[in-house]
Amino acid sequence: MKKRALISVFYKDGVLELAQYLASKGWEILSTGGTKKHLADAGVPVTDVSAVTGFPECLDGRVKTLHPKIHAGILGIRNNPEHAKTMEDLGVDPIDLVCVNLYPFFEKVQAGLSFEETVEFIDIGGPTMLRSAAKNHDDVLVLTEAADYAEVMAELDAAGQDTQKVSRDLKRRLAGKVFNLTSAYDAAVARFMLGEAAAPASGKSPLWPEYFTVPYKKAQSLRYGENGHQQAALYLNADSVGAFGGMKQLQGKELSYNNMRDLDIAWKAACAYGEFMKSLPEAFPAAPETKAPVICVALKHNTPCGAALGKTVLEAYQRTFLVDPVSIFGGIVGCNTIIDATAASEMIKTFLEVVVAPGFTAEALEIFSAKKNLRLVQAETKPNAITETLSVDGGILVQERDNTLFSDWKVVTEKAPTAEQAADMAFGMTMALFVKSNAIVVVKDRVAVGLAGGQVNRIWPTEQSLARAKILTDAGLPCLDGKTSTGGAEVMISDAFFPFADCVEMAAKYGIKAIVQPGGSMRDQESIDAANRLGIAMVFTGTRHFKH
Ligand SMILES: NC(=O)c1ncn([C@@H]2O[C@H](COP(=O)(O)O)[C@@H](O)[C@H]2O)c1NC=O
Repeated sequence: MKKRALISVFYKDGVLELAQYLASKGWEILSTGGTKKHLADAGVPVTDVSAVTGFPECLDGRVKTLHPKIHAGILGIRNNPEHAKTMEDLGVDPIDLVCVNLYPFFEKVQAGLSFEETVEFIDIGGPTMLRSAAKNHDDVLVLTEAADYAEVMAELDAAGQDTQKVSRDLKRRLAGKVFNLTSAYDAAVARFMLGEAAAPASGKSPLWPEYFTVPYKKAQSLRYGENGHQQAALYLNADSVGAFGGMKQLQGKELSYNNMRDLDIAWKAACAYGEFMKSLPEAFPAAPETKAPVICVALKHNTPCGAALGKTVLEAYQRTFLVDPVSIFGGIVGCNTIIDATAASEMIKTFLEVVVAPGFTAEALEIFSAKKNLRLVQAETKPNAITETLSVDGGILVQERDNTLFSDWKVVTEKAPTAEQAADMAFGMTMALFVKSNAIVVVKDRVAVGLAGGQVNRIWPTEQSLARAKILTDAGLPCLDGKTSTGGAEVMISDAFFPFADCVEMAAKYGIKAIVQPGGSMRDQESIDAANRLGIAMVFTGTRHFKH
């Protein structure tokens, strides 16, 4: 009996060559409306699916191939005599190859069409055929993408067009690809229906569905993972564009796994200030710099090693660099503003692995081109994920992103912070979000002059942060008003409450005048009393920011 192939594709690339090949080998080709026209116009003999089903394509294409004559033809097991007899009795001819690519739901759900328009891009008949063929893959070859056409044609040649003789490995691989695709496709549909895919845009909290199915599509293989002996790849959301999906590498060596992790935090940290300043609490003493301030953050091993605000990119970068000229070597710099030539000239003076920013001027690109290996990444999308995930052995933890910086602003001491101190607090708090617990950030004039964390108690990072800040401020800090200040830092931020008064007492020794912390310890009063005794203003925000 003549072999039969059913071809029904949304994207027609490569399909003509496949159809011509099959026709030349004596296959009968069945096809749906648009695909049939595409093939017939090129002179390939094609049978309309409706001629097989005896049923017209109808309901605006919602029903084309959904018919027992099609699905029995695909699903019947050739070596099963009962199946063979049933097929004969029912007048069903076998279908030996199915080639389908689906309506572009991933693309359309991102395009922001209306709900009703998007629903029309949910392919029903295509996945159904693919799943039937994949289930019966011993007898039926199944193709989902043009990249596999050549291999299948070569295998069919080698097998003398007998699909049962095509290697089991290839057949299983192609069948596996089907369920990989249809499960991702259905995950995208489910997220769309449940409103999860739209969550970032809507700002709504995510739902917590029974199954956590997010379609991720392979964006690139990586040379290796965290270390050279670990394989790795980058997968991006297929149904929504997050910060990573909106990044473009403009120059430099290929980004590594570790670069990407740092890049993620550098971009988030650079954008955080602008994001959180919109939600300052009413009790906040004064508006800090909200008019498009430039923020620079330097990062090493996923940990900020410098951060500063400036009026220009050059100023923000220079002040960031100052914080830790040693650690920034081989580090990553994130900036929330387009990088210009003056900043680029400064940045190339040290060895940086990656610079991420919303853009680079032509002159800046020219300057950076002298450093061929330096990776420049243009980030076009602000961080917008509503949830974040972390793998544990055998599962993942899913949580809402830490997006509440100030739930409260309560002065708990006799003294209140000055407007200047409050502005430093706001800046330091956005940076403390990205420092591993226990995080302590010391700030002067919107420069995070002391950044320490990742320690198992709160005393060590307090000591480190204060001591580091002292060295910097003793040397003189270029300030936003253009002057050089030699005074010490006055503001200290803690990501979680102080269990005892010891850190407050230590801060006083270094001249700290204002502390911001969430509060909530059983011994809060000890810290408040110490602050009052030492003339320190203390604010409770009510929100803890552990970063584990
Ligand atoms: N409804 C059906 O029976 C059906 N059968 C196949 N399709 C899809 O129709 C598309 C091809 O249509 P056309 O050949 O008319 O361009 C393919 O993406 C295929 O997955 C269908 N469309 C949607 O479900």
